[in-house]
Amino acid sequence: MQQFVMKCGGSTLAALPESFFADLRALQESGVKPVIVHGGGPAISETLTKLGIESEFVNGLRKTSEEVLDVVEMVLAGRINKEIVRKIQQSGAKSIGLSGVDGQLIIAQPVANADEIGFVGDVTDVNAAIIAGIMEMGYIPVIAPIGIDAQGQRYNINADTAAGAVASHLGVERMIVVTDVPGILKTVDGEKKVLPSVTVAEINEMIATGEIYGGMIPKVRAAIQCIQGDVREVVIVNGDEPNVLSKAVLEGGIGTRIVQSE
Ligand SMILES: Nc1ncnc2c1ncn2[C@@H]1O[C@H](COP(=O)(O)OP(=O)(O)O)[C@@H](O)[C@H]1O
Ligand SMILES: CC(=O)N[C@@H](CCC(=O)OP(=O)(O)O)C(=O)O
Repeated sequence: MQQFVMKCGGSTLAALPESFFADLRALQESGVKPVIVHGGGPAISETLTKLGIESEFVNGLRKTSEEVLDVVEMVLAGRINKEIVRKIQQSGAKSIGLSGVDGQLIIAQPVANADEIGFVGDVTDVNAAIIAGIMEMGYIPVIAPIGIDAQGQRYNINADTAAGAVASHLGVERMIVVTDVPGILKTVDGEKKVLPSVTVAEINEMIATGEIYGGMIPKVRAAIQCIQGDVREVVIVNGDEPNVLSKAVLEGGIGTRIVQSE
């Protein structure tokens, strides 16, 4: 049984075509078991602006006060999570949406610089049995990246980080990161090209030179962490490309692959 974790970024969610969900359904029907972890950064920012609440990013992570946390949970676990569940159901597949708070699915602890950025969490544990149970019933789990600790405190978790942790804890073969670029881009002879695969050393060099920046940094960091465990490969792809999921899962040759040893 092949399982994969798919991370859908907020950059691309609204634009994902119906065919993307049809492809997901076809994959599930063929016996593959998908788990979805989603983001929604742009929608959170939009709602915060509407409400007149200021927020800023520190090294790619949103500074999260109690007030911001309410909005993060409302947008991610409410609006975005249910939007994805509805789209999957419209495609004819079955889906259950939940956040990391439900059933204590994602256990988190404050990040090291919590003094500076507030209620932002790192994942310490994932209740894999809940995800397995949902999949056994034939449903595709859709997870919003909110974590909880033993005291009941909620945390805002970067969606790439949460997806990587879920992939690691489930021990899936593959994590697919769906975003708004066709992979990791590198300028070669003045032309931007998608790298078919990258090593950890190349990634570190590209971060150092600034060729990998912003929202790509948490993706590659999560990828590096995953592939140090049981996850065989992480593939970064664009959600716009036709049949991108089945290509990434069954065929290969699409996007950028980050693999265990190369
Ligand atoms: N080397 C790179 N190749 C491709 N994209 C990159 C690279 N470095 C930084 N990026 C940026 O990362 C973005 C994807 O991250 P982000 O906007 O956070 O997406 P998401 O919402 O899907 O998580 C791209 O749109 C691009 O601007
Ligand atoms: C701590 C932190 O930064 N959390 C993110 C969670 C959403 C996210 O990561 O969404 P994307 O995948 O669309 O970027 C945030 O508040 O925006």
